[in-house]
Amino acid sequence: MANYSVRNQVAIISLCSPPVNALSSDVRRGILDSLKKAEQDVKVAAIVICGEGRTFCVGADITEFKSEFKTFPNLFELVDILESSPKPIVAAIHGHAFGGGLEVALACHYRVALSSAKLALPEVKLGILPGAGGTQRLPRLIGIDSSMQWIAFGDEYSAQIAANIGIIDRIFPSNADILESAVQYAQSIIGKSLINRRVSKLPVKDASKVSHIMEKYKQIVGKKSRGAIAPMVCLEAIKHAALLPYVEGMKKERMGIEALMGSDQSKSLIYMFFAERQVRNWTIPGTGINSKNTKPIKVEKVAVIGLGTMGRGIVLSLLKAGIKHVSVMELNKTARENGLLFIKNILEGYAARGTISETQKRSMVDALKPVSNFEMLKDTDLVIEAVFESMSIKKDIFAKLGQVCKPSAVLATNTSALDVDEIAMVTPKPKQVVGMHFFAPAHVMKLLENVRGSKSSPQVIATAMNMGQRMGKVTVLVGNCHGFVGNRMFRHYTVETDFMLEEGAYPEQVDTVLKKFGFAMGRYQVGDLSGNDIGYRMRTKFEMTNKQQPPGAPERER
Ligand SMILES: CC(C)(COP(=O)(O)OP(=O)(O)OC[C@H]1O[C@@H](n2cnc3c(N)ncnc32)[C@H](O)[C@@H]1OP(=O)(O)O)[C@@H](O)C(=O)NCCC(=O)NCCSC(=O)/C=C/CCCCCCCCCCCCC(=O)O
Repeated sequence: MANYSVRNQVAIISLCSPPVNALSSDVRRGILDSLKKAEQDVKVAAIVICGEGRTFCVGADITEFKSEFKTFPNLFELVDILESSPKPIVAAIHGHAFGGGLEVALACHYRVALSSAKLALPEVKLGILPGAGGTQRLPRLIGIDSSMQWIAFGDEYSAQIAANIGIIDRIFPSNADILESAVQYAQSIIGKSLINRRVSKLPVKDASKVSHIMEKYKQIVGKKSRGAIAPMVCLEAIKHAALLPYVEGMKKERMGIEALMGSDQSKSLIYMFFAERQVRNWTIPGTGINSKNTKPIKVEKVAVIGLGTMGRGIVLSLLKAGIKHVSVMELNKTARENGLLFIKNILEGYAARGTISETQKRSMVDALKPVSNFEMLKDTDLVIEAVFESMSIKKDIFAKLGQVCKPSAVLATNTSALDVDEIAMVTPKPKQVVGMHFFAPAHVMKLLENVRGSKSSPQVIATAMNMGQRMGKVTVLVGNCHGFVGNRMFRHYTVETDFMLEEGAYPEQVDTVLKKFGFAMGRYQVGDLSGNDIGYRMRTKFEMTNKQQPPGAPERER
């Protein structure tokens, strides 16, 4: 599905496959048919490829990976056909040019973009490689070093960064009309030679340094992407761009993608991609209430109670989400000072690395509002309690919140296992109470488990879900039960690792094996970070300590 029109000697091929213009077999066919029309029309002197709707193109249609992605024209066939067109083609990028979308753009002779556009080759995050010439064309445009950085990690970059390194030829302001701007640009290049514009024909500038660069990235990938196969295969494919002619390099790229596609790692990552999107569509079982028919409450002012490990991370997540008023309440002076210092240091680090600008950093620091008593929370829209994991302390806090907060305020507890209903019952409006269970470190971990109490209102649930998305979290709605879902799953994992200790392994040995396998942290490191006392208190509550459980009881069975 691609629409075709002609404007002042310029043919316009616009991808039309909402919501993200993924390159399904129909879209690929549409591009090819339109290209033929443009080539045959003597009145057409240049071609623009653009995307209709919110984005240029996010790449191959992942839902077709099982079958149709092989039908003619395959994506790797299409890019070569585009590049060899005798008429100049301009890719007009707004929104995203990701994966196969960027590979299509690389096959065009010119690339222009709105300054707000984002570019990436994120295939590695799906356990594959950019198999439509990305590993061969990108190095010819930006060199081996930058290509390894882009392809082996799959991160997104702004159009400005892409322009600085030579991917984008012209940037337009974010409020410009991308199509109009691209058509004018296309008119300006009519008649110019295409000799240096076919990227597959260009030499790789830093080819002679390939062994050295390869070694550098092998080390980084070995550390950052432990256990993942695709990043290493990506590096190999890019290496071939330096060592082989384009056609031979493409054969190697093809071998790489054939090896990766359908691998267990790729299947799991693709499953995860869709699962992460599916959880946004929450429902309350048996009620007909769901994410589509429930509106969240407007949240501008948020408060976090407690500045320990969890509270600090939650505050940072809120600041990163752009919340302009984050009250922080920590009655212990040392904990308050340490917590605020930690938050400011992390923000400094983000600014030093360029993750946020100095201006953003300043406005985040300004958004932090230390408060010293509950009265000061009376006009807060959402309060997230993140104190010590003790039912009596939490009840005490929620009773106070229930007295001072406005009736519409959402009151959330970050408990990792306690009964959300029991906490809610101490407030005059239990329907305003919900669980928001973050995972440590909360500013890094993407998972947020929102816990639906038996009384939580649909708007309160929608607000917690919406806030999770604003923070960029994979936000999952779960029911209220001991340990919810995350810790119930984690328990089986910890039981097995604890058996290993009983059998004589040291904690660091267990952690080393887990990290080698690919876990970001070992199980015992996680315990140290979250606090081993939490697990101990839970085991005590369930009478699993001090031999109260006789051998053979389910809790002690292997
Ligand atoms: C950041 C995004 C782009 C946008 O994010 P956001 O705005 O939040 O929107 P989302 O909610 O994420 O998305 C909206 C809906 O769109 C769906 N979606 C998104 N991307 C895709 C996609 N690529 N395909 C299909 N559907 C997509 C998403 O699910 C949402 O749907 P819903 O509303 O939930 O229903 C973000 O979307 C994003 O990051 N997207 C993914 C970008 C990406 O990963 N792109 C790369 C894709 S892979 C690729 O491009 C590969 C190219 C090379 C292919 C080479 C083919 C030749 C190989 C031949 C070898 C033969 C081997 C044979 C082996 C064998 O025989 O088995």
